[in-house]
Amino acid sequence: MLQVHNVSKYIEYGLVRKRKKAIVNNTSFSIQAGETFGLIGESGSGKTTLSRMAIGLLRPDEGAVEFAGYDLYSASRGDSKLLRQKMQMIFQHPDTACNPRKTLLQSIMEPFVLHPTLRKGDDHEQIEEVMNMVGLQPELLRRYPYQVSGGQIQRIVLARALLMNPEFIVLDEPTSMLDVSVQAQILRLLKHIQKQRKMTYLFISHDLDVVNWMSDRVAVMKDGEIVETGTSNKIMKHPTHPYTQKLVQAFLYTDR
Ligand SMILES: Nc1ncnc2c1ncn2[C@@H]1O[C@H](COP(=O)(O)OP(=O)(O)OP(=O)(O)O)[C@@H](O)[C@H]1O
Repeated sequence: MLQVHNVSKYIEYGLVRKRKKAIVNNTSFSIQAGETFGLIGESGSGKTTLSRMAIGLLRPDEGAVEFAGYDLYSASRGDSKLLRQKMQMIFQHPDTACNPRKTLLQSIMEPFVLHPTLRKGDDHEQIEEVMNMVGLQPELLRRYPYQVSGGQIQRIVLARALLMNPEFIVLDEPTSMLDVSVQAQILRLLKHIQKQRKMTYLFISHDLDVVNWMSDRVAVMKDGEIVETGTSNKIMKHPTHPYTQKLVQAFLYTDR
């Protein structure tokens, strides 16, 4: 479904003498339809940059990305619009996900403004359906973001993404700002919805436990490169790269 071919992204640094550094370096991976592909690595290893390139939000300096047979960065305007609808991204900060000056109903209606073709009959029926799917009462949408919890906002953000009928969602640390019990509920919900809607996920986290539970396959990132890819089981039980071995050791010996 998704093929990322040898992508790199560079930044310039240095105040006087400008130098160039790769924050993602010649990296490739592919994701099959219906699977959850986990991406793990320490803070700053390039996970978000790589995923933004994978979803068409950030043009790579080198390399290419193919989604459902389309080259993301050379697709026509019409195709790009359709692809943007099929690929959604959910971020880690629930508190900035919705405009604080708008009611949650106004926020959730945004996809209909951006993509009028999504309107299929009654807007409210479609909204009610996705709210039921994420386990929230539609009445909650009358409130403003500060009047609901972080877990509820994250469910609303998911409902808003579902309105677009996506085939592929990048989940960038979607539960890292939530407390542990809410985190478990959201992760279970994500799995349930994936089954119902037959979706594909790219799941980013620095929590090995969470990535392992969510993912079919996992890629380990270090310093802008994927150093190892394998099934969750293989990564946990037989890691081959020294960095993955360190990560798994640290995880096994942490009191939880
Ligand atoms: N626009 C930018 N300009 C300069 N540096 C950047 C930019 N975007 C990212 N970086 C740097 O590139 C590196 C990779 O960032 P990225 O956010 O992709 O890492 P990450 O693995 O997702 O980190 P985290 O887990 O903390 O979110 C970091 O050192 C970051 O500071």
